Order: sequence, then C-alpha cells, then structure tokens
Amino acid sequence: MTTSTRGAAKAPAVLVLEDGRTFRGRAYGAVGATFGEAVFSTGMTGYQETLTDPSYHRQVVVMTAPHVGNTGVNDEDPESGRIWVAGYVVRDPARVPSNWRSRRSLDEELARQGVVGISGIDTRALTRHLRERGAMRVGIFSGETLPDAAAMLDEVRRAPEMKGADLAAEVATKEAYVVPAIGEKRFTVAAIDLGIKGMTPHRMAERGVEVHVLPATATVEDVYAVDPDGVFFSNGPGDPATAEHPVAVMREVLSRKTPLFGICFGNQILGRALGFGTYKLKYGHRGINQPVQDRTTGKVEVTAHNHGFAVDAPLDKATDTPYGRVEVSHVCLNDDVVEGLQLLDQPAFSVQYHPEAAAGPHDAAYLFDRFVSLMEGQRA
Ligand SMILES: NC(=O)CC[C@H](N)C(=O)O
Repeated sequence: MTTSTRGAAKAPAVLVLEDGRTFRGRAYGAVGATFGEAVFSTGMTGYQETLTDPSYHRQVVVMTAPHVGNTGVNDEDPESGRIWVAGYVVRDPARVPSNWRSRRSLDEELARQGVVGISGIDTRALTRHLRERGAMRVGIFSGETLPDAAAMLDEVRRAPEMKGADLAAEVATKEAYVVPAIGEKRFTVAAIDLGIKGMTPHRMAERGVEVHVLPATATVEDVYAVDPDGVFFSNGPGDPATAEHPVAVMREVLSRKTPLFGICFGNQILGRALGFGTYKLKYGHRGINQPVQDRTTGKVEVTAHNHGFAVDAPLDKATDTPYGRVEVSHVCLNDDVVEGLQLLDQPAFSVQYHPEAAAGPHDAAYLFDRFVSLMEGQRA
C-alpha cells in the first residue's frame, strides 16, 4: 500500500545550528522539537538502512540527495527495531511513494516513530556550511507557533555534544541472543553489540557462522562462555574515547590470540586497544560512495561509511604494539583517513567502514571471508 502525502498541510519548521545559522522549511514526520549533532550523508539510496542504523543515535541526518522517500517504507530493510536518528533533514520528500514493497510513506513512518524532521530547505547550502564549519549541534523546531530565535538558539547550545558522548550501552541489546548459521554450522562467533546492524550477523551467518550477540557490557567471561572461534566488535554511536570497557575486553581477546574482527566503532576500539589515539573528524564520512584502498592488495573499493571519529595511526610504517606489529591496511582516498588496521603477528583486523552494507555497495564483502579464513587458520 502506498499513501499520498500530497496536499497534507504541514506545520512551519525551522532548523537552527549552534553557530546561529537558520533554515526555514516545513515539518516532516513528527511535529515538535529535537536536538543532536548535524551530519550529512551523501547516500542516494538506502534511507531506511540509514535511519535505523544505531550508530546515528543522537545525530540529525541531512540528506544531500534532493529526493528522499521515493520508495516509501517497507518492513524488510530496517537494520534494527527502530529509527535511531534524532532528526531528519530533506529537501524534497516524495509526494507519492512508489514501490512494490512499500507499506507506508517515509513521512508517516517518521511521525509514527516520533522522529522530528524538516523538509523544503536548501540541503546543499546546509551541507556546504557543515563542510566549512564542521559538524555541530542543531535543533529542529516545528509547529504552528515556534519559540523566538534567541530561545531556540539557547536550547541548541544547551544540548550535549558528540565529543565525549558514551552511547553504546543506550542502543545495544540488553539480553544476549543467537543468530543461527545458515546451512551447515562451521564456526561460533561472540559479537559484542555496541550498536550492531542486523545485516552484520547475517553476513556471518551466510558463511556458516553461528553468532552470539552479546550486550555492550559483556565481560571477558561472557565472551569465552560461548566458546568462540572468533570475536567481533560492532559499529556503534558516540565517541570511541569513552569506550573503556570494550577496549579492556578487546585487550584480553588480543592477548589470547583469538581471531578478531571489528567494524567502525570496532576499528576505533582496536586502535585504542593497540595504543593509538582517536580524534573527531571535521565533518566525518557518511554515504555509500566513498573510495577506499585495500593496501594489502592495492585494490580500490567503493564503500559505505558512517563515522565521525577516526584512528590516529601512521600510514607509512608498521607500529610495534604489545600484541605485535600493526599496519594501516585500508585508507580513504579522499582524505587519507585510516580505514582499517591489521595485526601482522596474530589474527586480528578491523575496518572503519561497512562491508555489511545492506543497501550496498558490496565491494568490501570479502572482509567477512577474511574473518572466516582467520578462524580456519586458527583451527588448522
Ligand atoms: N558507525 C560507527 O560505528 C560510528 C563510530 C563512531 N561513533 C563514529 O562516529 O566515528
């Protein structure tokens, strides 16, 4: 079923950045007020996967693609049980969604889940502003009567910043659960959920892996209680500098030499576990069209990203760590940001981007095979 939102009277809305720049538009989704970090995504498709990615918790996502919502909302594509973005900013929402899987319009879905958005603003100007000034706090206010400009700005400036935010436990599962292997079971993986996307255990299950998804607070004992062939650390929201507990668990996994794979937040945690720092990027990488080079093969892949922080590691030489030597295995060709780490003396690696990317591209899917090979190697 598709529902037209054509002609629906939408309340006035205003987007207020913490530096005072303001954009006026119309309400999109729920009517009310919301706050978060303003970030932009250059993905031209996959909006359901973006909205339901728990790594976007407390972020207001600006879509650079002008037309959003064209294929409506289906019940198959979400990456988690709810929309996590704090707010949604689009230029020109679909008036009539159309797709064979569509159940309702994106506008309706945002409203149903209480997510405040804004439409009809110049998202190109907003994106250029964020590129020049950097990601910053933002508020969206909608309704027939809006607070005065000074009051709105004041509220935006009182909202918490992303730097220093410890958010993984807010989005992760509270209870452990198992994603069974598809076909014959070959391996068991303990996956630490820091904000895991549904497609990640699925990509492992497709390769004969039974995945035990564990809460962010899981201890080393919890991890080894499932008798894992490998340990996985997921993506997740917030500042990796706050992730003390996962870093401590990972160090123990490294010292036992259990095969280890990390994605995004998991890459930042590996960086920290090895003694590197992390830092906040000016405006981050978000979208599904980012060029990354796998330096172990020289191949360039087009990849999905969603990160605002990065690992500070030397690109040009291996580094000695308490767990042996580590190399930067992947690098972003746009800006030389570290996109992957690989230990040279034991079976552990991670990437900063998303090989599981459900909306694609799938160039990086080989990384799940690499993880499986490490587990095979450990058994042999
Ligand atoms: N997708 C992720 O895991 C993001 C990691 C981290 N929160 C960042 O923004 O860099």
